[in-house]
Amino acid sequence: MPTAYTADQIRTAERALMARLPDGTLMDRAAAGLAAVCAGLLGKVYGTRVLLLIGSGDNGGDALYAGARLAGRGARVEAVLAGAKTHEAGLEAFRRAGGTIAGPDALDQADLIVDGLVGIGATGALREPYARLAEAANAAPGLVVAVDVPSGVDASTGQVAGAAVAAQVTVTMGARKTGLLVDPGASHVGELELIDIGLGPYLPDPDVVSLSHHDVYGLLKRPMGESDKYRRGVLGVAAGSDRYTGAAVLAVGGALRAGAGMVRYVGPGEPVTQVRARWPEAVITELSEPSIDEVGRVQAWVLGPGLGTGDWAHELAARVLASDVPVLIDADALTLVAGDRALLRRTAPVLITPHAGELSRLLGADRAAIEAGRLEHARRAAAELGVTVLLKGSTTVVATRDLPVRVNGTGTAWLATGGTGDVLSGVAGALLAQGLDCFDAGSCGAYLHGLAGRIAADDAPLTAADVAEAVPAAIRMLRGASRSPR
Ligand SMILES: NC(=O)C1=CN([C@@H]2O[C@H](COP(=O)(O)OP(=O)(O)OC[C@H]3O[C@@H](n4cnc5c(N)ncnc54)[C@H](OP(=O)(O)O)[C@@H]3O)[C@@H](O)[C@H]2O)[C@@H](O)CC1
Ligand SMILES: [K+]
Repeated sequence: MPTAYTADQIRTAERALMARLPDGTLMDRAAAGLAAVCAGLLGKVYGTRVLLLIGSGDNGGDALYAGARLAGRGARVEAVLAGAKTHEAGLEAFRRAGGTIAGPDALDQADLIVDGLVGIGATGALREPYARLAEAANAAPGLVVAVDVPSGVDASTGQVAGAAVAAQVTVTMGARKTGLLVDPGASHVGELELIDIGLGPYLPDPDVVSLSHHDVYGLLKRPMGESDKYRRGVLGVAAGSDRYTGAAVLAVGGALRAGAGMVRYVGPGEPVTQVRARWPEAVITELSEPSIDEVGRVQAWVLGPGLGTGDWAHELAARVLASDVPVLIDADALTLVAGDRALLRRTAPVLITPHAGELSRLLGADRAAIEAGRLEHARRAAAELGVTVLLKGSTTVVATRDLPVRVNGTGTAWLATGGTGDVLSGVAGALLAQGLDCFDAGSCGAYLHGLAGRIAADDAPLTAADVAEAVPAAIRMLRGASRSPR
């Protein structure tokens, strides 16, 4: 399971490791790894032009030592010194190897630009001249390789407070940093290369984790010989209204494609007609009153997509939440809960699946602040509301109390289209009904949904129905990867 750490956690581990090694060993390992990645990108090193952007700390030191190695292999390596001071021993090694000092104009001639401005020691928005250099690097024609962290990205949170390097490749030392996995930071990373400098035994429990194909495949339930539709998990879906019918169709579709043994759909006349026409597999209860008394037993509920926010919807939400099974709360039901927190007073587990706007109503926080600090707000919501939180967005994060947050990187920007959230609620709901806990159902649901989005999009537009359709292919993809040697 890929893990990531805050800057403080990394520094503490580095100190413990450094105390057992001769001075300079770690930086030497870091620089060797960095130079090897750069050489691989350049192909033939001899005769290429490499430009280093050097800040005042050890991040610049890594870049200078790596630059020295590349110069030793025949590259023409220049450095722009941006700080009031420069890593002295690194600069000396760089000069000895034939490296020279240049001005920012040299950026345009470089085949490869190495961003050694700041790493885990940075605080706040990049100051000048760093900010200007970061933007010039992004605009330059050469490949940009970030050392440890793209400068301008907060290593611990992924926040980007001003200008930031947008790298094609980030070479990170010792362990992944949280900010490399969470947007907006994650979208500045490009390909992520991890260099082993021997930090492993000194690392604490991770700050965040991201699941792999293998992890998700291992968490999903597979039907056994004695399985029947009831044992495979019955999901209730309370969604849709006479005004919004599509959400019900999509949520039921997501649930069926994710392997619910049975889906019991409940709703008023219009969505019932649509769901019946699209999904004859669903068992339907048409509601004239907001009640679930006639619905029969389910192992979990999905509550909210397209439900509306009036009194009828409120009463139905109250009935569903009064049940003793796990409930996934999405969309309109999140608005209902934001207006009436008492609805959340229940003993069975709750998984909420808000986007930033919905979470802002639940927390009374600013939407932009949530988008800039996704981890912090997902954690806060999990703690304050006592629920598992799946915060949707360009990186989906899943938070529950006392465990490292799970970060999902499988999504694609093509998923930002109407109705995909309804499909996600069905997929995660089906996993809840199959017996996964809220944390596993949310994180595996997000993973499958993202992968299905990639399969459905294949670099072109998709519809929400395409995503539901592609969920079985996503599950088969996990199986394939799990069988091949890791
Ligand atoms: N320790 C080790 O053995 C190993 C360390 N390793 C490497 O070291 C890196 C950490 O090095 P670090 O701690 O020296 O900090 P680093 O990120 O280079 O810069 C800090 C300096 O930048 C400045 N600055 C701060 N904020 C700023 C801003 N907003 N805008 C502009 N400037 C800003 C501030 O300087 P000041 O302005 O105060 O003079 C501060 O002193 C790490 O990421 C990894 O690459 C690896 O080789 C593995 C072995
Ligand atoms: K950097």
